[in-house]
Amino acid sequence: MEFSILVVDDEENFREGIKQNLLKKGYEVHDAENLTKAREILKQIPIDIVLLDVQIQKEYGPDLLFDINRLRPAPRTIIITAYGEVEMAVDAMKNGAFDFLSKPINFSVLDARLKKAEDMIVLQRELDNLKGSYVNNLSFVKGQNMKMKRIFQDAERTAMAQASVLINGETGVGKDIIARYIHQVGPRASKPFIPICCPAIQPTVLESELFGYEQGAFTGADKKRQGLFEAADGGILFLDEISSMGQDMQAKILRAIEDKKIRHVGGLKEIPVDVQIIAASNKDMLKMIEKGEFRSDLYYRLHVVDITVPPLRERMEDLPDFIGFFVKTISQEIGLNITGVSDQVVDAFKKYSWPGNIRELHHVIERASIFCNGETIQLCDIPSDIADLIK
Ligand SMILES: Nc1ncnc2c1ncn2[C@@H]1O[C@H](COP(=O)(O)OP(=O)(O)OP(=O)(O)O)[C@@H](O)[C@H]1O
Repeated sequence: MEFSILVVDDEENFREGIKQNLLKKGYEVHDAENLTKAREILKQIPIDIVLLDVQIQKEYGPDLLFDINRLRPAPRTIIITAYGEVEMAVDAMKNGAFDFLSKPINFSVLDARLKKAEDMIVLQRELDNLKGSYVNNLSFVKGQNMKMKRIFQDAERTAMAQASVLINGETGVGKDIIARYIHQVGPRASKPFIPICCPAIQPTVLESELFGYEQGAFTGADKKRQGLFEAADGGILFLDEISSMGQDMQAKILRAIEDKKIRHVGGLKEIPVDVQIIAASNKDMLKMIEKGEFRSDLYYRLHVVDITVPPLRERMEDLPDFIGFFVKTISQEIGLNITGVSDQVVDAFKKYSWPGNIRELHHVIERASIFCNGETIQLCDIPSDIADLIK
C-alpha cells in the first residue's frame, strides 16, 4: 500500500532533503512552506501522514492540527521539533498529534516513526471497514448519566419514526455514535448508513458528491456518476458539521428532503430517493440563524427531533465505564496487555475538564497505552498537565 506524506516546513533545504529520501522509498510526497499552502493541499489531496514543523516562520505549526483533525480520515501527524521545543511537541500531542521527532532528522528514526504511523493507519482502515460492514456490531458505552439515558431513548423513538434529527453538542461528545445508534436500532439497519463530513469536502465538490452528475456536467466529468443521496437510498445520510455548509447547498438539501427527489448536476431528470437525514453540529445553530448564516427553513426541517449531547465534564459518573472500554478496545486493537489505569490516574481524569470530550479521553488512553511499561497505566504515562492536577 502506498502512503502519501505532506512535509510542512519553511526551510527549503530541509523539505527537499526529506522529500528526496521519502520519494526513493516509494512514498507519494507533497510539501508546503507555510500553513496556508498546507491547508490548500489537505483540501485537495488525500494525505496519510503529515510531518509538521513546530515553528514555521511566525506561524505555530500545531495550529494546523485543528484542520487536520477535522478531516475524515484524519492524517496522522508527526511533529518535528528543534532543540528545546519538546514542550510544544507534548502540547501538540495533547491536541491530537500522533508522534514527534527532533531535528536534525535521523532517517532510521524517521523510518521507525513512519512505520508506526502506517501500522496505525492500516489498523484504522481495517476497523473502519469492519464498522462499515457490520454496523450492527457498533460497540460503545451507554453509561449511567440520566441525560444520556434519555438521549438513547429519544434516539430509539426517532429511529422507529424515521424522522429527521439534528444532533448538537461540543466536538468529540459522541454525535457520530448517536447517529450510528439510530441507524442500528431502526428499520433502516440493513440499508446503508452514509456519513459525510461536510467541511472536509470542498464546497464546489459537495454538490456533485451529494447529488451525482451527468457526463460532461463539468470539466473532468467524463462519466455519469451517482451521488450519495442515491447511494443511501432506503438508509440514512449523516451530514456531519452541517453548519459549515454554504447557503446555496442548504437550499438544495432542503429541496431534496422536502421533495424526496434529487437531480444530478447537469441533469434534468428527477430521481426519487428515500433517505432519512441525520445532521450534526457543534455550533449554536440558533445564533447562526440570527446572524443569517444558516437557513431557518432547513433548521426547522431537520429539527423534527433535537438531541443535545452533554459534554464529558457533565457526565463524569460515566468516566470509569469509558476508561474500561477504551483500555480494553485499545489493548485488543494494538495487541497489548493493559488491564486498567491506576487510582491516581482516575483522580486526575476526574479533575480535568476534557475540552475535547470523549475523543480526547480516547487519545489520551491510546497514547498512554503505547508508552505504558506495565499492565496498568500510571500518572507518568499521561500528559503532565492532567497528571499535575493531583499534585
Ligand atoms: N458513547 C461512546 N462510547 C464509546 N466511544 C465513544 C462514545 N462517544 C464517543 N466515543 C468516541 O469518541 C470519539 C469521538 O466521537 P464522535 O466522532 O462520535 O464525536 P462527535 O461529537 O461526532 O465529534 P465531532 O463534533 O468532532 O464530529 C470517537 O473515537 C468515538 O469512538
